[in-house]
This record gives sequence, C-alpha cells and structure tokens, in this order.
Amino acid sequence: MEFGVIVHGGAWDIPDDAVENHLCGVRAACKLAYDFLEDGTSAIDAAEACVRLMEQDPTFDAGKGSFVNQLGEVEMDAIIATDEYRIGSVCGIQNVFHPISVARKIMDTTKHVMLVGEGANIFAREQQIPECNPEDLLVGRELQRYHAIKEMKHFEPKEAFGSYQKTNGMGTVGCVCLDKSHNIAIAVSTGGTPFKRPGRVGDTPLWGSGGYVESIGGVAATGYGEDLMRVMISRQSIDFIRKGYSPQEAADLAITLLGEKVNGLGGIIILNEKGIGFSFNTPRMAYAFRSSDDDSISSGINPNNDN
Ligand SMILES: NC(=O)C[C@H](N)C(=O)O
Repeated sequence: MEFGVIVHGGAWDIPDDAVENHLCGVRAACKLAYDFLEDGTSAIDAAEACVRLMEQDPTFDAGKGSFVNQLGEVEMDAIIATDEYRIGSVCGIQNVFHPISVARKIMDTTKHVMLVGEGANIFAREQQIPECNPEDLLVGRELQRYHAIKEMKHFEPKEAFGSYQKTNGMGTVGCVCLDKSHNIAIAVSTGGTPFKRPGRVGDTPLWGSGGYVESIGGVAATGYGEDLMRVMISRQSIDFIRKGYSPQEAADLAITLLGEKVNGLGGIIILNEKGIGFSFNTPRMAYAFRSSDDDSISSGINPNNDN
C-alpha cells in the first residue's frame, strides 16, 4: 500500500447498546486520518489528529469519558512515536483534554521520553496546553460506575475485559498510520482501568507494551494492561514481523502468546507497507482501517469479521 491507517477503540466486552457508538467513533477517526494521509499529511500528524478525535468522543476510555480511579479522579496515559524512535509518553496526567498532544510536545520539544503526574502537568502548562476542570473529563456513566464499584465487596478490574459483566463504555483508543513518504507512526491514549489505584500506570504509555513502531511496522494495543505489559505485546508483534510473518499472522501470534503466557485479555492492531492486521481475544474490539488499495473503510467489532 502507498498509505493507510488502522484504528482501535478498545478491546473488551462491549455491550450491544454501545456497539453503534463504538463503530461510528472508530470509523470517523479512521476517515479523518485517511483523508489527511491522502492529502500528504505526515503519519505522526495524522495519528495525533486521529487520537484527538477519539479523546473528545465520550464513548471511549480516553480523554473525556475516561474511567475514574479509587479517588473518583481521572488520570490518563498516552504514547506517540515515529519509526525513527522519536517517542513521547505521558502517565497519570490530569485536567487536560488531549493527553496525546502532551505526549507529542514531550516528543517534539524535550530530550525526555516520558513525564508523569504533576511534572507532566507542569510541562503541559509551560507549553500552554489548555487545562480543563476535572468535571470536564467526567461523564455520568463513569460516575455511576464509580459509585457502583464502591458498593461492591470485591471488584476485579480484569473482569471488565472478559465476558463476565456488561459495563457501559470503555476502551483505550489507538492508531497506526503510514504516510506517502513511507513513514509509520503510532498513537495510543487511555484513562486506564476502572477503579484503578491512584498512580497505577498500565501498558498504554510504555514503549513496547501499549505501542511500538519501527520501519518494518507499527502496533497499538488495548486490553488489560497488566497482562499486556508483562509480555510487551507491541514489541513482540514487531518481532514476529521481523521473522517474516504478515501483519495479520503477527497479530494472531501475539494474541495467542498473550493468552498462553499470562492468560491475558486484549487486542492489537498492526500496519506496515505490506498490509494490515488485527486480533483480539476479548469478546469484542472496535476497529476500522483503510489502505490506499481499498475503495472504502472496513470496520468491525465482533470476532471472525462477523459483524
Ligand atoms: N481500555 C484499555 O485498553 C486499558 C489500558 N490498556 C490499560 O490497562 O490501562
């Protein structure tokens, strides 16, 4: 392909009544990135714009709509990177609409790769990234979930990713873009897991776990972060590509490995010049993709392309 994009909107037990919003959200983000890439925009700019759109969509567990932690607060993580090992990552940031753009500024303007917590907020202020009120990121659905979980005797965040319960609306967002100059970029953003401990960081902002990219391909992950980071799923996927597997084969192998090694639950998307791949072992994952070889966007949410 000359250029292309794949997007995910989270891998978990997406309830039936949230399917439409998830599909609309990933398709809109995919279209935005594809149109940019067609116009000659760089992969990194297209990837940032794509994730920003999903961060402002309250359907997803990223930006507005994020889960709240045990204190009832939103703490977000994000990563953005190019295939030249330029990386920006942010953990536990609060009160900004677009963590992905903070990550981008870290990549573009500092010598660092990752900033966390209050330090990340100080940096965002210095960069004149607009701050918002904590309530601006909170949606009623998440407040209700917070109170419901607080009432529970026992809550296991991993269960939200399997087929154990129906909880409305959650899903990290991510994308991989290839531009006309053969550059690949990844961007991933999340509010983490429900009722997480304050300070908990998942896979998303960790290079090689939530995302990874080299010239041979880019990967973005989603799912139960503690499992994804144990197997460094994104880096594993690219190692399969290096061994000669196609993006689809690499995606399937990485998800099999996730299940076999740590009984993990999650999904990944992969893209390189040879093609697109995606795989998940959760009940559903929202995804959309289009390469320059395709006439239109493909999207889905159920296993086996059964939509
Ligand atoms: N919804 C998600 O994908 C959550 C994210 N992977 C985390 O564990 O923080």
